[in-house]
Amino acid sequence: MAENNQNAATGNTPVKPKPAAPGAAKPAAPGAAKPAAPAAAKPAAPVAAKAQPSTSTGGGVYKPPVDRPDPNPYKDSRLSPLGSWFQERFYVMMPVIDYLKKKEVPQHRLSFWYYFGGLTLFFFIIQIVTGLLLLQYYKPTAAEAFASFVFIQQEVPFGWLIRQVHAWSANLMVMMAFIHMFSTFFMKSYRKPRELMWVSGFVLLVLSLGFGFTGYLLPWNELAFFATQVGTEVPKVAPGGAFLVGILRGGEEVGPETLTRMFSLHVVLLPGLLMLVLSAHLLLVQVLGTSAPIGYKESGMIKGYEKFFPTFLAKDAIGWIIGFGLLVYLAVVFPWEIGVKAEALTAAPVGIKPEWYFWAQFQLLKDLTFEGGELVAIALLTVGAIVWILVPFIDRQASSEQKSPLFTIFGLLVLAFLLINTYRVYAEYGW
Ligand code: HEM
Ligand code: HEM
Repeated sequence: MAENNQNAATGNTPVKPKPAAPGAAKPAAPGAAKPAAPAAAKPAAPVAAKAQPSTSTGGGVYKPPVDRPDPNPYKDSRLSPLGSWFQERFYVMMPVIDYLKKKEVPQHRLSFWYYFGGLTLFFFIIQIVTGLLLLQYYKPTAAEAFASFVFIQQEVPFGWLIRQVHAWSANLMVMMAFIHMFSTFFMKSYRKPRELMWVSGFVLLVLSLGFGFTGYLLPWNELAFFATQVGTEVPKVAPGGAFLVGILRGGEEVGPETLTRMFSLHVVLLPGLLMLVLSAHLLLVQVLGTSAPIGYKESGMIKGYEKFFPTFLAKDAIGWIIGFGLLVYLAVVFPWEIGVKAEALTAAPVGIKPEWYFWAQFQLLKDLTFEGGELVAIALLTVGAIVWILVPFIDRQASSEQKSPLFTIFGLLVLAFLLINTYRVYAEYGW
């Protein structure tokens, strides 16, 4: 090492030749190898000398180039002592930080809708924190789950609050994800080059619904038990569906094995997957920046730009504080019920329905009562989801910055289907 530093200081002097390796020592005088070309010797010498140690040392021993420049180009930037301590070690991150400092967000009359991605993220963070706290007391077995759940609600200091916040934040997270999805849809934010933001976002929504579905069973109360029984029955009519249901249930019926499966999905697989996809989603947000609706730039509807760090983020934080206030208010004023412990042999209570975010699909299944109707409903929902996820690739007009009213109408129809069917379930069953 000292040898290399010394060489670096002296410029192009090659590594000290080892007397024991005459074969290696000889080419150490490459200038001498070309005595007949004095004109070329001057510029050629350093190159030859640089390359020599790394390629021609004997015995296969690698010697790095001797005059490497100091790789930290930020050494002299003016920072606090702590800042420069980190900077010296993580200098490779500096271009990224410089890039992020330049990131800007356009301001226009629809800017409000760009806060919903951040709000969804906020409620997900709340879910991680409260979920980890619940895990300290929750016991994922059919014998103990309900008792541990009651214990959290009644005995653990502030356990009730953590549980209520987890249950409410789950609902708010899904609600925000839906608002975020439809707002990005109507502003055509999915258009080129943001196609993968849309696709990764849709995967995030599906994973969030998966969280809701698996979490619902964890308290192991009667309502959740029978709702899971009904919910996991549905895919059976589709080809290969019975196999999938077997994996989800861990057997023929919903039972103790189902709880184990739902638990591991809820606290291991889904968080891992969601964080992976979320990293890609947020990376794209940073790399591609924030879009503006079609035609806004050209018609001068952009009022100006603001820095993402810290201005937009600070405004995001205001949204988070309001969201947190709402969350605590709901958790305290409208607590979710505990219910009664699930017993497999009791008769299913009347009015079993899934969580509200599955109501639209539930209603469609109920509507198609003819022979094979369930299969038709599943096929319709699957085709609908595939078209929805492929919208950025189908909507060519938006990608060439032209308005695409047909897709706006399509989005309105999807929204109407979700809202009307959700309302119909509400009207029939209540909350
Ligand atoms: C890493 C993140 C998470 C962990 C460690 C976690 C952990 C838990 C645990 C231990 C329970 C059982 C205790 C209880 O029932 O109150 C639970 C319940 C639940 N979780 Fe999560 N969770 C996480 C994220 C999420 C997310 C992202 C959602 C939804 C979007 C969600 C939705 C639910 C629901 C709906 C329940 C049932 C709530 C109830 O009725 O009390 N969880 N979670
Ligand atoms: C867990 C769920 C999700 C999280 C945490 C999340 C987070 C974010 C964040 C923080 C942004 C930047 C700020 C903003 O524009 O709101 C963003 C942008 C975006 N998201 Fe999501 N998102 C989620 C789900 C979705 C879904 C379901 C979709 C659509 C199917 C989607 C599509 C997009 C698009 C297209 C953008 C770019 C917006 C633009 O620049 O115009 N995201 N997301």
